[in-house]
Amino acid sequence: MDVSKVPTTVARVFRGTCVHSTEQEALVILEDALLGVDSNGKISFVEKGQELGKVSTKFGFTSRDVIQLTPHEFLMPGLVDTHIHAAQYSFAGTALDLPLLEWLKTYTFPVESKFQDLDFARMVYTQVVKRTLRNGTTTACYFATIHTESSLLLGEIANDFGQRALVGKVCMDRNGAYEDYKELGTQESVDDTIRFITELSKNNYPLVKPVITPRFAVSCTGELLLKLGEVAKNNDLHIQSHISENKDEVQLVKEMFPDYESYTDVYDKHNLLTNKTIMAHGCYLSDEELDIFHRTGASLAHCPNSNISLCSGLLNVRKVLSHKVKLGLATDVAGGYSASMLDAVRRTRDTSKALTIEDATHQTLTFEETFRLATLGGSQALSMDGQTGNFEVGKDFDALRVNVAAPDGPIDLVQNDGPKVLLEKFLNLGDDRNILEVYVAGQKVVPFK
Ligand SMILES: Nc1nc2[nH]cnc2c(=O)[nH]1
Ligand SMILES: [Zn+2]
Repeated sequence: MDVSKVPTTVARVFRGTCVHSTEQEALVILEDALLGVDSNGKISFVEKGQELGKVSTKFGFTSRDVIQLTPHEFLMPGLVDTHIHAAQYSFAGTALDLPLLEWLKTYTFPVESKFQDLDFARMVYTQVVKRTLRNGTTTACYFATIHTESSLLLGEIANDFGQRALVGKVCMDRNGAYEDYKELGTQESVDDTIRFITELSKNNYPLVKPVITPRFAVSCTGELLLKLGEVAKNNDLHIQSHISENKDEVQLVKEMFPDYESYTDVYDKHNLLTNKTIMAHGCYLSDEELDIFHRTGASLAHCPNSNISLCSGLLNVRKVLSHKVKLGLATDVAGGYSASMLDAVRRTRDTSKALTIEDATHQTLTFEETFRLATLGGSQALSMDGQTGNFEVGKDFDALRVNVAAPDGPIDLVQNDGPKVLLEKFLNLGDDRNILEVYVAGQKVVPFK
């Protein structure tokens, strides 16, 4: 029997304000909506509240089953963090005084080396999964470390807490900056990657998948890049890495790969740019490079906190979007000091405003556009928009139940604000105290069980 044809029952029905984005509209506000979630965690209907009688008959529920949202509450799609280093959560909020290459050598590589210790890894990975979920990250695209066992553990922990996740075992077959943190050789890196994807896939976690993860061109030989491209292709897997984050790094890649047109060309010629590729940063990409992203369907993870904290650069999101390149937002912990995607939303607007200060003709991103980038945009960047990103019927119900007036929360309301103002206040002033519940694929994952 085809399981997809089995009739499903309605598991939850919400009534109240729902906000989300579509391709056409950055912000769609549905007031007094009825949103139904089926027993497979998928959105089965989005209708008007006044149609309750008809809808309840059609879908077989009673008005007693309806969860009524209060006037200061709304449902919004879950936040998508398109680039976060789970291991670096252990030093988030510190070590922000050096530029990228020195920062990696001084702080990051020594910390990542500690993740062969599974007890330490379990502690940090549990913290980061819980912290991000509590802050509304329903989907996270994680870098782990070079260690296969602890990378598998990160997948297990994300699955246990019900987070949708891509998990990458980091590949590095060279590291001139810090010789103690790299894999034994090219073949070892490839073999461990294959073992990682085989073991992770064996668990059949419904929401956790492996992602091929060459750290960046600087820490990989051409041979490794090529082999990883092949592994990704043979297994139809996502790919993630870093690109064009900082000027010294761009120069170093030029010196290490002198026969290539550009940083993007290095990845492209090694078959690492596909429509399941997500590259972090991209601050210094030329128009020609962005055209390659468009042609290949590869996307960018915008990491504004990290770009500012490490003084890397200011990504012009407008320019990226004008090249029709998919783009999502990211925390990039711990180059970015906050694990909350609400911070990424705010830093995205700050960066856009800084660009407007530099050039008055620059069109600042609106809060509605930024909201879309944090939700639907992220799901598109990860090529997951068939399953998540907004409240389209048939997608998985990945959502936040937000109360802007949460008692003891950070927001004071003084008048009867409409839903658009409530969303704007939440995005600019809110925190996890406003996030009453988090759902991933229909399962309530916050509050924790
Ligand atoms: N921000 C950031 N950039 C990188 N480039 C290579 N590795 C890293 C990393 O861990 N963080
Ligand atoms: Zn990163």
